Amino acid sequence: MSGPRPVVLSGPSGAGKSTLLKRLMKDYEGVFGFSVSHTTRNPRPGEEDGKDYHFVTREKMQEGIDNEDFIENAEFSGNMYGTSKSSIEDVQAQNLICILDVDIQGVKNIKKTDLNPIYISIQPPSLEILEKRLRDRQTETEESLQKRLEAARIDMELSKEPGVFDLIIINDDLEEAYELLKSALMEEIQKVQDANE
Ligand SMILES: Nc1ncnc2c1ncn2[C@@H]1O[C@H](COP(=O)(O)OP(=O)(O)OP(=O)(O)O)[C@@H](O)[C@H]1O
Ligand SMILES: Nc1nc2c(ncn2[C@@H]2O[C@H](COP(=O)(O)O)[C@@H](O)[C@H]2O)c(=O)[nH]1
Repeated sequence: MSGPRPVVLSGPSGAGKSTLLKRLMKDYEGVFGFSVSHTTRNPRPGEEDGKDYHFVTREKMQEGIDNEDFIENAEFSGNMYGTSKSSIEDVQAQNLICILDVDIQGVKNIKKTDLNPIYISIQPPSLEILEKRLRDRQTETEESLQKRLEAARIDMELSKEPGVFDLIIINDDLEEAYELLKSALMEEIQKVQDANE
């Protein structure tokens, strides 16, 4: 039997991907597994190595890329990010729905692989609201914030191209966005729950 389809969650930094994802994983314990990416950025307060990301140096990351350890990698806001093959395999080996949180470059590159995920984009209601959310989050320097807003403009344009995403959710009201995300994934959630009965 083939396992559940993976899910790619994308969308501008600050749109609310992690917020929605954390809630989903809490509400459906034992159903989802997060594909832990590698990054060269510094950890934020509260982030754990191996749980939120594998925090690595540029040298280490480049070594992994050269060894073909990654299914995709990208430069985002001055740092390297990538999804290792093993991060996906670890989740799929447990028959869980593998969730990947990647930027739009990651989406384009994953489309060239045979992963066959469900592609969902989480979008902010506007660039102005996105900026406010990012500022309020207090995780970025002014320079990094400006880079993320520039990347967001590109993301918001590219995401509109037909066929890139299976679903685009505008995260205005969090409850509504969460309900939409949950319903989009219910068929896969059910598969995992049925297999565990
Ligand atoms: N619907 C919402 N209304 C108001 N604030 C929200 C909403 N959704 C998320 N937020 C807040 O916006 C901020 C950014 O959300 P979050 O960190 O989940 O974004 P993200 O897409 O995961 O960003 P990144 O890609 O940088 O990790 C957080 O402080 C979060 O609490
Ligand atoms: N292409 C990839 N993009 C990734 C990966 N892991 C995270 N991301 C994206 O980077 C930005 C910034 O994330 P942050 O944690 O520094 O705020 C965001 O859009 C993520 O979706 C990855 O492995 N590959």
